[in-house]
Amino acid sequence: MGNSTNIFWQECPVGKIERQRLLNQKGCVVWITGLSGSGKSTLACSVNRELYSKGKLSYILDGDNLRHGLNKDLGFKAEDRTENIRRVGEVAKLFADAGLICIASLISPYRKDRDACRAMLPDSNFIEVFMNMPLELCESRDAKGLYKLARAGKIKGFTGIDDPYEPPLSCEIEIIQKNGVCATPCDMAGEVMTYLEEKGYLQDQ
Ligand SMILES: Nc1ncnc2c1ncn2[C@@H]1O[C@H](COP(=O)(O)OS(=O)(=O)O)[C@@H](OP(=O)(O)O)[C@H]1O
Ligand SMILES: Nc1ncnc2c1ncn2[C@@H]1O[C@H](COP(=O)(O)OP(=O)(O)O)[C@@H](O)[C@H]1O
Repeated sequence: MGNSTNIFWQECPVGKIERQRLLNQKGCVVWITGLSGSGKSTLACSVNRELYSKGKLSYILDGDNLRHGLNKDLGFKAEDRTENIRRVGEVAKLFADAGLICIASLISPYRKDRDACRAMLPDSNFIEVFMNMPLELCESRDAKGLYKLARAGKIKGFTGIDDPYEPPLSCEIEIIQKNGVCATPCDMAGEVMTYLEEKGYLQDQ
């Protein structure tokens, strides 16, 4: 329960249906989860670009970026990560209600937090994408040098090293390596685009 009392929901004359018609698309949340270095941001940017080229409006909520502003008061303790995901879930819900395809890209390591975001979205408009990449691959990429610091004990509580990551039990899309090879960003984005097309998110409403 929240702390506000005596509050009332304000209805507006122009709703989600009208906004979706204006944009010729269906608002939803594409939630990309996975280890640091698994390719979340790369996939988010690739899908964003593909959608743009098809005249569809999307917006990326990237964990790293949001921690510079909205979530700059949060760290990486379990309760901070939970609050981080809750806030981003609420923002993503607003973007989806605005009619946009909102792409959230966060480690979001705890299943219950991701499931809570899913529960916020009506009509199963929550598309969970699991970047199922081996820790060894993520660590070998180490684009920001954080795994090296975590292995040296200079960062405590780093996901995958000394903090947990709980993979989804069931998700809409799972990106995996095939024969030990990772798909190109373009091919990964293609998997998401196909899903969005097949489920009618890119059709005129
Ligand atoms: N302790 C620890 N554990 C994991 N990640 C860490 C940590 N400290 C800093 N970073 C950097 O923060 C980025 C993850 O932020 P998120 O908001 O996505 O994390 S979370 O969803 O709240 O777990 C993550 O970015 P990505 O590499 O893009 O995933 C890291 O660059
Ligand atoms: N499909 C891919 N193939 C090759 N390299 C990739 C792929 N996806 C991501 N990368 C590279 O891996 C590194 C981490 O990717 P990034 O998208 O930043 O991951 P995350 O957002 O999960 O931390 C980057 O250097 C990126 O260029």
